[in-house]
Amino acid sequence: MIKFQNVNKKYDNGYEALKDINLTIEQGEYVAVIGLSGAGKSTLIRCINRMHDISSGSLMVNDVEVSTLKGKEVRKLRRGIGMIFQSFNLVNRISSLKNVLVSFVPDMSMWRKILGLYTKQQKIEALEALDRMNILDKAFIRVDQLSGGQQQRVALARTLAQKPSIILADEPVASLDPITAKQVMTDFQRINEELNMTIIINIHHVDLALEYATRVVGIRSGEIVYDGPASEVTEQILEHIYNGKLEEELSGN
Ligand SMILES: Nc1ncnc2c1ncn2[C@@H]1O[C@H](COP(=O)(O)OP(=O)(O)OP(=O)(O)O)[C@@H](O)[C@H]1O
Repeated sequence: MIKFQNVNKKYDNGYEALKDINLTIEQGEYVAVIGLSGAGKSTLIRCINRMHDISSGSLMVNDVEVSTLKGKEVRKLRRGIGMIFQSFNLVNRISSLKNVLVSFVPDMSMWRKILGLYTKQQKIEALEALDRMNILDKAFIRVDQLSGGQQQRVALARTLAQKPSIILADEPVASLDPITAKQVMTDFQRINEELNMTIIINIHHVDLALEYATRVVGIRSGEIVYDGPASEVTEQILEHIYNGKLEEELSGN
């Protein structure tokens, strides 16, 4: 469970990016965070794995207070939370399989790390993760030879191999064409349903958010202005979240 209680986030320059956030997300939810550019979506999800520190309030992840964690504890928190980025963050000149194997590096001894010695079990788990993402046939292909959608699947496989309970995705489909974007949203849906993994996606495509996520959190100027089922989001609610600028958002301006 993820629980924000009265969370505020002020950046060093004094900008208040999150204001009094109260939000509880249960294990296994598929949540889309929507709102205008600059509303605070990225800041919200990046506080969950401590990529950003909160300024006040309480943020619990699986019964652990995230804001007080130090060094090693932060690394442990991050092991349990997968992160997916718009740019995939893969190592381009190595194979899909090697990219997935990278997820095991933090748990390996120094000499195994240096020699790149993965165990048989790790190789099996990496191949299984690629198989789960329906991309096993690309295991030995360099990722720079894959399409954007295939690369995002490899990124998802790498995250799955880490066996997280939560996946945070920051604009995961922003650089994909509409059909591939839908496929990737379906992949998230499958992972969510099959593995009961919590998925939290920060997304600009309102239509995809409403079609695939079960819950929508609408942010406007750092405040939650809607939190409810995706099926209950009306045009009026969207206009409120987007501060009357929904048309611009949909036309990509
Ligand atoms: N490091 C920083 N220092 C100061 N202000 C920041 C910093 N990072 C973000 N901000 C500001 O905080 C606000 C929220 O940013 P955030 O990236 O969370 O928005 P967002 O809703 O994800 O936007 P986008 O959809 O464009 O990515 C913005 O006004 C942004 O300019």
